[in-house]
Amino acid sequence: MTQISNQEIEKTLRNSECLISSIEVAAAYERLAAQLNLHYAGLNPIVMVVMNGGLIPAGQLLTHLTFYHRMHYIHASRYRDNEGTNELDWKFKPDVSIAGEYVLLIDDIFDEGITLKSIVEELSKENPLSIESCVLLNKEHDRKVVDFDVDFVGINVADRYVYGCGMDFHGYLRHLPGIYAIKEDKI
Ligand SMILES: O=P(O)(O)OC[C@H]1O[C@H](OP(=O)(O)OP(=O)(O)O)[C@H](O)[C@@H]1O
Ligand SMILES: Nc1nc2[nH]cnc2c(=O)[nH]1
Repeated sequence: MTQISNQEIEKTLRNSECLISSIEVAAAYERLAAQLNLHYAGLNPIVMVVMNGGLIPAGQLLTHLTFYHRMHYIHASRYRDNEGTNELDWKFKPDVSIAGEYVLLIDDIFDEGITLKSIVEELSKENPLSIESCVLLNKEHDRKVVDFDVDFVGINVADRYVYGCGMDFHGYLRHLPGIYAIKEDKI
């Protein structure tokens, strides 16, 4: 992960526009938590955070959950080469048994859906009772994977490269409490 100078990051921030405010994001976490609380009441699931991006949405959502759950994480990233590879780079697979368990994955964004689809396919081999997924953002476009959809979505976002709320800009800016993108005239 290459370091970028503070000046460069500040320039990025000056060239950024806010697409979704921190207030809208906070409202989305509350709506999502209300849906999850209804859906998982009494089911005692395992909540799996998809690192890195899922860290902040999970941290925000978990404090609103009213059902009892255990928390764990997986770390998988998409290979992003120029050859259009759709494989996942598994950095950490869960070391707990999920057989016979309800599993809820939490991630930041459902973009093309390759990450969540691959994770669900892989974890399904272990025969969980159910495996569902929840994201803060769904990116609106027609390049989604087929035969798979995310179960719980906070907010739809435009088809742009976004950062904040767990999502990075060259490894930085995951901590921003709203959702940002580079202004169209600065790209
Ligand atoms: O729906 P997709 O098109 O598969 O993209 C979504 C995935 O991309 C990002 O992860 P990334 O691999 O960049 O790693 P990160 O979580 O460490 O940022 C994000 O956190 C999602 O997991
Ligand atoms: N930071 C970031 N990561 C992504 N992964 C897939 N789509 C995106 C995006 O728009 N922003």
